[in-house]
Amino acid sequence: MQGATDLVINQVRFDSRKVQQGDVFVAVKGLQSDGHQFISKAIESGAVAIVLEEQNALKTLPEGEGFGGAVIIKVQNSAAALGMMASNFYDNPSEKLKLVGITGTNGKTTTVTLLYRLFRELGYKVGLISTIENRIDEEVIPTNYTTPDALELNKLLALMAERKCTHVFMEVSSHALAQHRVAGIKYSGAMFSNITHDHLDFHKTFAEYLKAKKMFFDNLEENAFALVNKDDKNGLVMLQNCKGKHHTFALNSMADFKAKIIANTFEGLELEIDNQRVWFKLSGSFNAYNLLGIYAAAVLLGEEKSKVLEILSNIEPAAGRFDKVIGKNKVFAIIDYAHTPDALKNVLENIQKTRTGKEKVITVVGCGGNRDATKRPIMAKIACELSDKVILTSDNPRFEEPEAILEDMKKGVPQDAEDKTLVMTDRKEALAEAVKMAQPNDIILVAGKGHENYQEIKGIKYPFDDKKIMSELLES
Ligand SMILES: CC(=O)N[C@H]1[C@@H](OP(=O)(O)OP(=O)(O)OC[C@H]2O[C@@H](n3ccc(=O)[nH]c3=O)[C@H](O)[C@@H]2O)O[C@H](CO)[C@@H](O)[C@@H]1O[C@H](C)C(=O)N[C@@H](C)C(=O)N[C@H](CCC(=O)O)C(=O)O
Ligand SMILES: Nc1ncnc2c1ncn2[C@@H]1O[C@H](COP(=O)(O)OP(=O)(O)OP(=O)(O)O)[C@@H](O)[C@H]1O
Ligand SMILES: N[C@H](CCC[C@H](N)C(=O)O)C(=O)O
Ligand SMILES: [Mg+2]
Repeated sequence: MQGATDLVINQVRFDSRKVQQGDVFVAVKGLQSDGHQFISKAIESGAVAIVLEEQNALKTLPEGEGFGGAVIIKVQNSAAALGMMASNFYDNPSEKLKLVGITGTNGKTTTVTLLYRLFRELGYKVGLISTIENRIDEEVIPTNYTTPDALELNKLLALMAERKCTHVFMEVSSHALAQHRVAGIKYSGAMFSNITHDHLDFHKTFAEYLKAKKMFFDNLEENAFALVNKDDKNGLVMLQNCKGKHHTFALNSMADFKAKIIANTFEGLELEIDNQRVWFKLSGSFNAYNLLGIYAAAVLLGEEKSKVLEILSNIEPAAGRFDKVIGKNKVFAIIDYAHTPDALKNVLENIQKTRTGKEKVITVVGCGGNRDATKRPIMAKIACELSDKVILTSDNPRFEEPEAILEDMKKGVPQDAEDKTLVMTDRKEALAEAVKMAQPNDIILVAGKGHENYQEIKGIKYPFDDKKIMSELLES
């Protein structure tokens, strides 16, 4: 440390380009660059304090002026310090709310969206932080992230508290955990849905990915609930050394909250929960887990069981999750955000289970660029194994060449599936081709982009909406 800490600061910043007179700049190491390189830039722009983890970075600063008079604070981990500073700067908003977070590879958006809708129906003012959008009760705030950065997150929570929200449901991504975006946040409850293959580009190994998810539970306080899916083999791992109150849910093993699938159709699920049989508007056994987790969280938050089930049974799925479009000629399209091997397998198995048997299943799927490349051949293989026809196409190519992504996917196409597989780079053309192929009653699964209303190519988001395009194609 160098200089006095009883200093009035204007804003906390971790991007030198945003620093203004009187701000504190936190130098965070990133993947593309290192915030420590921008300390002199931050001081030039008026930073009065610098938080850093690499003292050596100061050596590159111009001598003589005592770092422009800025106070220097060395910490062990700048990203974690940023999280705690952001919480303090906004007066610890998470402590003023009942904040429940969920982590897991799949099911987070579904869970928080339904919890948000359920608690609004129960009469509360509710906040939502999700991949699709953030909400302060009915006000929609667009987002580019599943979990916002520490400053955005605390700013949003502070607004929610100010507007008298009582409950907030948020997704906690593994990126956010690894980058300490949620350091300093106090939760009333933490949930774990599942962990399967994804994001190995970022975490490198499955063990590291698991460790990131576990951080959420390791940092939980005693009075918070820790609710995990016990049927996932890593569910109980989350609870190891977790100080929170342990609770489990499961379909196939002993657990505190249990459900049984009575029926699973295209339209929805009938479940038996706590001796009550209830129909829900979500289809697929994976959604039985989401619904049970939602029910358990609501009960742990003190809500009445039968009221919760009654309301939950009328709630619609989140946008782009098993979202159905039925065409004039009775062709069914299902728009689904399945962008991992497990999600794609689950959705296709659900289609296989609930179909009558005569119709064809046509799958249109792509994989995102600048994301885990190892999932590409696996997803192509799953699509081929569980569909009658497959069209491999682009998702969000980002900064990669779409053809290179498709080459990776093609490696997973089994030899005996080559004849039924087409490769079409242009996603719109791929969708049109699927519609052209389909006969009445056939099912087209459009996987990967769900609710997204853009296609991201070389840094630009072009308008693109799977559901809108399919609706138009099926009507024409
Ligand atoms: C992989 C990832 O998470 N990257 C995030 C990360 O970027 P980065 O590590 O590359 O940062 P960097 O560009 O190297 O910069 C390092 C530091 O220097 C600072 N800097 C940089 C340049 C400069 O001139 N001055 C300056 O101070 C930056 O502000 C930053 O603090 O930090 C950036 C700033 O916070 C984020 O915008 C960026 O998100 C990128 C855009 C992203 O796409 N993230 C995705 C993968 C993501 O987070 N997804 C998860 C959901 C995933 C899932 O579960 O499905 C999410 O929660 O949304
Ligand atoms: N509990 C579940 N288990 C496995 N697959 C699921 C589950 N819930 C949903 N899915 C599948 O995963 C897809 C994504 O679901 P959802 O958006 O709820 O997950 P998410 O965890 O929020 O994903 P992201 O990490 O991208 O934010 C769905 O479209 C569906 O195909
Ligand atoms: N939150 C996920 C979303 C993936 C969605 C898919 N459409 C893609 O672009 O890969 C991610 O950032 O990896
Ligand atoms: Mg999500």
